[in-house]
Amino acid sequence: MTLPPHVEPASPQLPVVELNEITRIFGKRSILESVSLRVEQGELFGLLGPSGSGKTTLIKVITGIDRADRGTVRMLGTPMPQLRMLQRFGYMAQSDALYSELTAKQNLLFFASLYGLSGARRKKRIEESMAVVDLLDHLDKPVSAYSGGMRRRLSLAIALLHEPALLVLDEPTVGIDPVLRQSIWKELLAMRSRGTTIILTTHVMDEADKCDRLGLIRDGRLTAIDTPEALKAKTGSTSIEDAFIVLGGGVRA
Ligand SMILES: Nc1ncnc2c1ncn2[C@@H]1O[C@H](COP(=O)(O)OP(=O)(O)OP(=O)(O)O)[C@@H](O)[C@H]1O
Repeated sequence: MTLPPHVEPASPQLPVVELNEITRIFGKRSILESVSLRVEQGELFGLLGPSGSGKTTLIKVITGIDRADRGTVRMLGTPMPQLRMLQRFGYMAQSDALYSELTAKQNLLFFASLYGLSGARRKKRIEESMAVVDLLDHLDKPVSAYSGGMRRRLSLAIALLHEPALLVLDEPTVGIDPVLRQSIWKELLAMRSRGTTIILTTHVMDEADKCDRLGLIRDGRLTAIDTPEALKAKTGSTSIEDAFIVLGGGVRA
């Protein structure tokens, strides 16, 4: 596969993300328990699980925002957390990390400088990323005047800004209307076909169906990892929702 110049090929033997026996403890509770996972280059990997099952915690450990109590995390072969890896991945958190008093454009310029973007490429990428989320007409508006959905879209544009090798998205389409959700998914799938690796969490079952593989997480454990088709076949289900209930229910019982 020929990759565009911005997508850095991981060496064939190296996964983009490799988690080995990750445990995260808050207080006396194991929020993540012995989680191991490999995500390969160009994969669209979905994390599914009930509220409070540990998805966001896992994503924070992958990106180095949080630290595991036990186990190791590697991103593109580098042990995490590692400050210099900030430029290699894009992260969209569940709660938006935006400067409300600044305009969208000023927010984008701030993140562009963190990512080392400047000049013509910066201008082009700001326009392209804002076009994906349909916010080009709102570049000069202060974020304080944005709706909740617009903030989500701006957060996504920021995650895409530097065309990272890895995108990590925590519920990227919550609060986004169905038409725009479709066009965002079209863009995510296009990025994947250009070699970008994407890890996302979702509660939306038709989004889960679009993933190459899914990890089902329950009470901090990855209870199943497979393609949507294989998960359905294994559980004799016709939908991911049913497969998820069968697998999740089995664990809780
Ligand atoms: N900093 C923290 N201190 C203590 N407990 C925490 C902390 N962060 C998360 N938790 C707990 O860890 C558990 C998992 O939380 P997490 O946010 O990872 O779940 P989630 O699967 O992303 O949920 P949701 O789908 O609702 O976003 C929850 O019980 C939560 O209360």
